[in-house]
Amino acid sequence: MRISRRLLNIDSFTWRPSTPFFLDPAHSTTLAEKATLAGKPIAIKDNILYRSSPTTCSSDILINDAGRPFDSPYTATCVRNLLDAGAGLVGKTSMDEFGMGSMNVNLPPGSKRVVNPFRPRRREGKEERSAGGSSGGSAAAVASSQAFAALGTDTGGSIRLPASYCGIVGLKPSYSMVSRYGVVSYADSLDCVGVLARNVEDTRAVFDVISGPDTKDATCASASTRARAREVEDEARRRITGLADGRLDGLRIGIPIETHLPASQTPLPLHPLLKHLTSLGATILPISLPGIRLSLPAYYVLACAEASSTLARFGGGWFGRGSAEERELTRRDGWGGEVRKRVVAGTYALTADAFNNSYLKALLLRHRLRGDYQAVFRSSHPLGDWTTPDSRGVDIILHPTAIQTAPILPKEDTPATTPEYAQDLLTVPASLAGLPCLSVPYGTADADGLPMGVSLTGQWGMEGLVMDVARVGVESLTQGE
Ligand SMILES: NC(=O)C[C@H](N)C(=O)O
Repeated sequence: MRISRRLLNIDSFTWRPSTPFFLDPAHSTTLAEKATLAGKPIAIKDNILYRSSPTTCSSDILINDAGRPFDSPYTATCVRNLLDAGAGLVGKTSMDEFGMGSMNVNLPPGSKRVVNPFRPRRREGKEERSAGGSSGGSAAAVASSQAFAALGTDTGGSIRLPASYCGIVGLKPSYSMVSRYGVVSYADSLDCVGVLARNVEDTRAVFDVISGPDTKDATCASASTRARAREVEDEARRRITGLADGRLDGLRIGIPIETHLPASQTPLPLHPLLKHLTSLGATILPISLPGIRLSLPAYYVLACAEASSTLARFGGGWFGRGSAEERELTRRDGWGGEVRKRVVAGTYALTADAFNNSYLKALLLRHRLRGDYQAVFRSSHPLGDWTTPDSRGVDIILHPTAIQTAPILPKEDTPATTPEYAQDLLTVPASLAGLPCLSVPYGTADADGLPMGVSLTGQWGMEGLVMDVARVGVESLTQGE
């Protein structure tokens, strides 16, 4: 079941230094002890700041009248950590404008679109495929070996969807695991910085470097919270014997019935993977997370409402074209159609007329969904007492990352249609619940030979366990170990 790569040469960068940028060891106090990524070329999404490089978030609103992009005034903590660990910065990658999109097509007019490096196998399916969004440039750069790994951001699937479409690994960490200092906000209660890489071990190496407390980000988990999460995770590990020897005895994996599609309706059935996991000693159980059914509309109400607030800072006073008098023009011409649509929808959701029926309801749905997850986990939430952990509960929740393989790139200037939003159907639930979720390739769909990913979700703070299970249980099948 090895995933073969038929790769195109693609351009997925918005900015590249003339040579990869490495931190001068003389200026780094930590390099000597932490140089775990020495010499590794890493790309970052164009909504993450690196001092003196341009940051555009793929938006004309960050380009001034003279055509100059916004100059990053400082370096994000996650990038600083990468440089301190010896990594080299190879450039900034294309994205949907401000992270809004699932196909990396919401770009300023005239921009080059990112193409999925995978070529469909069928003759009639030769149209170019989307790399997914919004971190499509990061995924394409990694899949085409232009970077060892890349940083992306994931609000409702922006790392996992491109990872699934491009046949690589994508990790959305637990909310607040990685500092967002120096990362441009889209929806503050959902945004997470995460990693795209070619395998689980590379993903882990980068995640270990970027995650950690940061006093510059008030939402970033403290050292004591992380220590509590480690304790809960260690307890879970003790129940799963044989992990180090490639076994999963004692592991309980839940398959949500709400995500289950009959084999005839899915491009790549889960069945062979479930058989493999069982052969390694894992127990597979059906579970129910009823809140998944309404999580897509809840996500879009909450994300748009938050975006209407976070994007207010781009109103034209500080950035963008023209003087203060021209703010209206700035908003009209600086933002693309998808961003404008979401700001208007989000502003409406927060008005007195709509608040109770949209924003508040969406919050309630989110709360219920969180409760659904907590009711099925075997380990307790390190941050709260949602429910008493149930010994009959599960350690990992598994389902396909996406409902399809990479879609055909739509023609330029075609507005997003419902199917584009529907691509996030299986990625938004873990975002709303703030849980770690890893997409790993689990094969190619036979008809077109394009990759598909499977998602593993764990209890808050258990990225390590999620990655262990993915390595032992999924990569052992796809990489033929
Ligand atoms: N930012 C994301 O996670 C992508 C999601 N499709 C959105 O447009 O909100």
